[in-house]
Amino acid sequence: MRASQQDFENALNQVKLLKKDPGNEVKLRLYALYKQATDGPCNMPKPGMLDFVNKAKWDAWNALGSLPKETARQNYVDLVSSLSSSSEAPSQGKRGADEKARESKDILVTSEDGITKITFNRPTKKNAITSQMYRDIILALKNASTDNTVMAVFTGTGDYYCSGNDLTNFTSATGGIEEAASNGAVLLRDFVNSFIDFPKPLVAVVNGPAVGISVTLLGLFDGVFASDRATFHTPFSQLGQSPEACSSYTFPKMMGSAKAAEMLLFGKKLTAREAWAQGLVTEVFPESTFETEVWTRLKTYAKLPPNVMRISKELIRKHEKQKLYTVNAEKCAAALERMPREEYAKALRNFLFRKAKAKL
Ligand SMILES: CCCC/C=C/CC(=O)SCCNC(=O)CCNC(=O)[C@H](O)C(C)(C)COP(=O)(O)OP(=O)(O)OC[C@H]1O[C@@H](n2cnc3c(N)ncnc32)[C@H](O)[C@@H]1OP(=O)(O)O
Repeated sequence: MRASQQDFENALNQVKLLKKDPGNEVKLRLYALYKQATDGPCNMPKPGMLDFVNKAKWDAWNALGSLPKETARQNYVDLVSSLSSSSEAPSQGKRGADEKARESKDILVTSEDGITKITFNRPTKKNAITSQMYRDIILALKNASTDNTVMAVFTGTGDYYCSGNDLTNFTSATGGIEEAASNGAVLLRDFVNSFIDFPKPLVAVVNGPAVGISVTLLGLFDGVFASDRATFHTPFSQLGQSPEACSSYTFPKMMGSAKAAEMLLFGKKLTAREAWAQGLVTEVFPESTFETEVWTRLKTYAKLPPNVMRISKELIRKHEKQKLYTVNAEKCAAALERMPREEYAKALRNFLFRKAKAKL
């Protein structure tokens, strides 16, 4: 029996409710079948080589050749039906366990000695931040702002503190680069606002190199303790991006415009001592004693009267909160504008294919 228009519309709704991400290949197949079922054979000009998301979508659609619309509709309905049944298959218990693991795998949150410790825990990828990790951090900060801990501390597992935004975050988007840019901009705005709004002392224990957004965010922290092995790198121009997390405001205020430009425009990587000299880092510790010294210090700070620290932080931040929201919103609008650009795609492509190139 042929799938009716109603079956097709039901499948379109069902796909939005899938519990599990079906993966890029399936998403591309769904996209191609949808286009074939609604528009017929591929009639779009082939996107440029650098526009790899749209190129992948075009390839998938074009590969369907002259498949009739009705067959494409049927195949779409069948595919969604198989996905829905496989995503419903596990028992409630199993699904609950998966969700819990997903929440906590790459961002660890623990509470001890009055401190909420939030750890970037993706060492095989140098702790690069995925979209899910941004969401986990927003939630962790929200919880920590009202629980009974006194401060929140960020650190990283392994040799890196964090290598910044996961550069593959938006390469798998099937809705198009504009949609990915728009979702990314909203996520970025909410993520940075959760740092602007955090009401308790916020400290970074920078155990190793820090890149991109993990550096720019530091301008919103109350304390930055760094190992002498740490470095601070914001290669935005190289990536075809503009600086985020209010750093276009906090960095010049902190280090003066010339030094801020050296980092944010020219992408100069600072050593921990250089970052300390610019006021970005509170104190640098030798790697050999870093963990012991810093955590001893933080546990002492966590014994200070919490309400007084909250009130003092409120006084420090209150007059510039509005400014920070505005700068953050401006940056997110700029990100929306920059992401679909050629320079960004080129930088991304260079990163993604650098290992293949090195082997040539
Ligand atoms: C929605 C919010 C948007 C917010 C925007 C924020 C802007 C930024 O944060 S810009 C900064 C983005 N980060 C980078 O440009 C760093 C990219 N990574 C590197 O340059 C290098 O990987 C490194 C210098 C961090 C480490 O180099 P090293 O040679 O020691 O190790 P690798 O073999 O390169 O890395 C190991 C492993 O980790 C993966 N990886 C590292 N960083 C990232 C990243 N940022 N995004 C995605 N993946 C990353 C790397 O690909 C390797 O993975 P494989 O072993 O699977 O190849």
